[in-house]
Amino acid sequence: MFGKVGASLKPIARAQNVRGFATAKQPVRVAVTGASGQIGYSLLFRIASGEMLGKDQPVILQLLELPAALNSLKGVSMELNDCAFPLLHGIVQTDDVNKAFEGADYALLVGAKPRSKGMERGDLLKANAQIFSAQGKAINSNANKDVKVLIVGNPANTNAMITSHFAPKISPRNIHAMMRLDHNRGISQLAERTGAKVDDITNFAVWGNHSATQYPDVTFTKINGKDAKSVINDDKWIVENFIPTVQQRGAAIIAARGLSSAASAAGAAIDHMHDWALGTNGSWTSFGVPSEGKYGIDKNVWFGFPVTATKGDYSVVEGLKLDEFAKERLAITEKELKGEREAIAALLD
Ligand SMILES: NC(=O)C1=CN([C@@H]2O[C@H](COP(=O)(O)OP(=O)(O)OC[C@H]3O[C@@H](n4cnc5c(N)ncnc54)[C@H](O)[C@@H]3O)[C@@H](O)[C@H]2O)C=CC1
Ligand SMILES: O=C([O-])CC(=O)C(=O)O
Repeated sequence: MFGKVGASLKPIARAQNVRGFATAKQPVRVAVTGASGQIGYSLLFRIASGEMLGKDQPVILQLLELPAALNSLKGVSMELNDCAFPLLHGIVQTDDVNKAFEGADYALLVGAKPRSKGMERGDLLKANAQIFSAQGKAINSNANKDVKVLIVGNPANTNAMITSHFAPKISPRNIHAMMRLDHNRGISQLAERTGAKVDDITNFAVWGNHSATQYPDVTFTKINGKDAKSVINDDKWIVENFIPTVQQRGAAIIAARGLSSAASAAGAAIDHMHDWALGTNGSWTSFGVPSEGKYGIDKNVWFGFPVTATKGDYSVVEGLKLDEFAKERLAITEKELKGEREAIAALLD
């Protein structure tokens, strides 16, 4: 079934917002899977308001859901229309994976089973792997060849690898796993501990897997221009409190809310796509991207690295001198990713 509200998949000749003002930019197509889930409900309104791609960039939302959730998706789409967002030029609602990715310029792959209490994200591997192989194929056949894809559904790094495997026409550099929630969590913890504002904290990074083995790294971090380690002045707190708090934050949210993080995950997805599309002005952020062997990380795992982004592209920060502690931590999280790759190897044939 292919339902649509106010949108055609044909190119739009002239960008015009719902209030009738012509805008300079043509609309871009943003596909979102799992659109009527928890994260979707926090995400779509922010994309439509221009927070993700800029206040001058019209969008057409192409929303994918399972057949059983199409009615709920209809309700979400009604609400989106009721916001009368000037930048929202149309909504496609569908359970057809090919339609969802048709002509997509951006794709946020959120739809997947979330974990519940007592599970690790890796436990979702087999349950969710099929979804990402099917969606990789559909992206390959239908999306723009320079589509930017963000994998949110867990286990995000290995799902990104699967998606890329099934989308050979798309550069692997255009398929990212979301580490930004971990990055934002780390910055927020540091701000709380030191009394600094989040904007005063720079050069923070989260390495590795979006899992409990990730390495939130303050070695290069500055707080108001000073070395974070000397501002914090408590290495024991960093090792015994800060790192585990960031690593375990997802489980702590599940324990408190009974459901996994949703609004903060949506916020992180907005931040990731925003910075990828519009650039970071030289600041660091953390992207889960295909390893090209930098820092000795095995190629063909999707690994969290410190990056800077310039309009539509990114570079892994190079030349950082890793201490022994960091090397050990990177080896642990790399080993986990290699294990996940091994566990789904049969699917990649
Ligand atoms: N990378 C990250 O930092 C984070 C990732 N997550 C992950 O995001 C995913 C979604 O989480 P929630 O929105 O909370 O879950 P949810 O269960 O509320 O929503 C998931 C939605 O996806 C839909 N869906 C399932 N399979 C689909 C398919 N094949 N195609 C299209 N839609 C499909 C479901 O119908 C549902 O509406 C989970 O895998 C969760 O673990 C959650 C938080 C942070
Ligand atoms: O922990 C989970 O399962 C959801 C998630 O990825 C997070 O909150 O970081």
